[in-house]
Amino acid sequence: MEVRATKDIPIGQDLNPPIPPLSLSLHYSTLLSHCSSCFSPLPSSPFSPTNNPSPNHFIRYCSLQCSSHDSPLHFSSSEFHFFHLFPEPLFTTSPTSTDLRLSLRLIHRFQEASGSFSNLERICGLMTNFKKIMFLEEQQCYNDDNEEELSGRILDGAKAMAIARRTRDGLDTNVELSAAEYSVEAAVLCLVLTNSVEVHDKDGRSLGVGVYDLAFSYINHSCSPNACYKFCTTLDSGGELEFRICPAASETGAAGNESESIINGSESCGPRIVLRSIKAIQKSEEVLITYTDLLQPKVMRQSELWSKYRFSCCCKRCNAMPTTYIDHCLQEILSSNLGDNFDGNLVMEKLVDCLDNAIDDFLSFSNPKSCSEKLEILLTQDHVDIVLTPNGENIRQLFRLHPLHHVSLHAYMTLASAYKVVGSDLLALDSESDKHQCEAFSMSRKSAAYSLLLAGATHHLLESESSLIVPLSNFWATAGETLLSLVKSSRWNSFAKGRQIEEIIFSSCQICGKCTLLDRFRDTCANIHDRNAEFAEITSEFLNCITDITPKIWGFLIEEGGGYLNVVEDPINFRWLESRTSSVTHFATHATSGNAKETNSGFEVVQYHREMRVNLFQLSIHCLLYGAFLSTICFGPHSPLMSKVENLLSHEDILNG
Ligand SMILES: C[S@@+](CC[C@H](N)C(=O)[O-])C[C@H]1O[C@@H](n2cnc3c(N)ncnc32)[C@H](O)[C@@H]1O
Repeated sequence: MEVRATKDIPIGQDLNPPIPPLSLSLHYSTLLSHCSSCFSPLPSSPFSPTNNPSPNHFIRYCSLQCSSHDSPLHFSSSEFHFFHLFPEPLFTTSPTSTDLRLSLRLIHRFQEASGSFSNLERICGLMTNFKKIMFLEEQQCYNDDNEEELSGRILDGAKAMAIARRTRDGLDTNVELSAAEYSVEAAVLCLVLTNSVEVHDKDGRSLGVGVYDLAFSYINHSCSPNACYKFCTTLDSGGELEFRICPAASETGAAGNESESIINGSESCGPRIVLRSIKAIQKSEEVLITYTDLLQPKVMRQSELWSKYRFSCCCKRCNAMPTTYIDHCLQEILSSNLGDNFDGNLVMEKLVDCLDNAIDDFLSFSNPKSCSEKLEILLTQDHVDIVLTPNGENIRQLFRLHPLHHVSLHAYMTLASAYKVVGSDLLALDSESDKHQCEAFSMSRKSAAYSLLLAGATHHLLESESSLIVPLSNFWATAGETLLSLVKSSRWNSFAKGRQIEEIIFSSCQICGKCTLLDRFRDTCANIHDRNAEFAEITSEFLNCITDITPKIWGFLIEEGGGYLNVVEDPINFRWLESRTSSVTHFATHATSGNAKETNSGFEVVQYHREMRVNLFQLSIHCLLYGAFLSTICFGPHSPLMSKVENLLSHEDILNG
């Protein structure tokens, strides 16, 4: 099955009225902070399940209404018994215990809806991939240990679910169950793995997982999708939008009668889902979303899609010949002597391991300093690959990451937050110390430089793949926020060299006077209407402005010397890359420009820093406005990102000017 547009749809439109979940389950980490029925944050005195026979309940509700709505399902689906039998998560990898609980809830709903499970490949219309995932049909060429491990975990999980259901029914749980006795549980678990989505709150934090009704669950994947989705509550679900999409039988997918069935009375509680066009979609065209991170190179996307969903993607991006520019860059290696024996995939695995190891230092061991040191080395140094040729000769190959390689992009993202945390840790230690203030300012510059580089690099790739607009809206807004926090630093006064300098009062008239971004933003705040026909126009205005400003501030941002940033001549315009793509030896650092020389007079130094600060301010506001504009396309005018930008701008008194 698939989903097609019922009419021509321009970019940046909602495609459907909010679709309610068929079932939801909170992750273990959010069970005590969010309501298990509607997923909203819990009040200080939350409600327990009604008719709870045990004082040790694992779930909480935000209201009596949510408790009376959801508690019957909690008990009758045997989720309650599952919690008591398995209070700790069973597996650390897929399927998670959250998937098992969601499956138990769904089995109950399916039973109520149809009463039988005659076709384990499609249950109540939803595809399960049961045979493919469980190795019950001839596999293509991918069989490996990981797949066997996955099917083993699914069987273990299904057995645990069956034991919970027997406990609920008062049956003997000490008997050895045959696999056939928990095949329904296994099939529904496969259905969850095939159809579920992570459900996020408005700050992008994952709360749990959910399976949604057919209009959403029939949507296939593409690595060049034309739609994305957002979550909304019953309260902010908007006007009376009709469905602009409808399910259709795919050419290859033989849909049995059962596929027509829809579970009546979907759960009314919990976040609903709305699809949004991120490209213009023609009537009858298939609506496609992405199931994976689009900033990964083809080989990684394909491997993830196979291991999670059991299909090989043949979308136009994956099938393009020659490879698309974006996929070329995401896996490009710079070298002067790569021979035929260079194993790109093996090298990619090694680089990803280095990246993960550095990120682990930051996230698991709270050591952002070590993380940033490792990543600077990963980006800057030559890597060596020793290759054994067929005639027994060892060849030493030197290579470097391309600045648009996917490992580089992830490194920029991590470095932007690692430097930010190092800076705030220093100030938290002693905010009065001059040394700490100076280092914190330097970290703030690096953080701003990396977030600008991430946004600039992704924007460069957007020209080859326009669906990158979804992560890009966030990258530009974050770059704007990081630059603004640098502009607001009190450290600027230290550049006055003993002179008295007046504090700059930033206002809208300092933004630029060349583009219409601010006027358009004010208009978007005032009128809730679609602004997306202006996409090309606004993008070109934005690029014109920032191409002007960036060369004025880049030297200052990277002035602290050393590190990878000195390699990057311009974070927005990547023309400088053309001269460096073939040889590692050309990949030298360039001298920074625009520094205020020590010999300059105090007056010049103050003047220089004053201008720099104004330029940085202008750039930050442009990035914020453009990020907000992109977010209105992807998520509508009331997205959390839009509110965040509005908030930041109103603090600067920008919106009233
Ligand atoms: C959420 S379902 C999508 C609807 C599904 N096609 C159906 O008939 O119900 C996800 C499953 O659809 C199939 N699928 C999705 N996108 C695909 C694609 N681009 N190529 C091949 N199969 C795809 C895979 O089997 C995947 O596990």
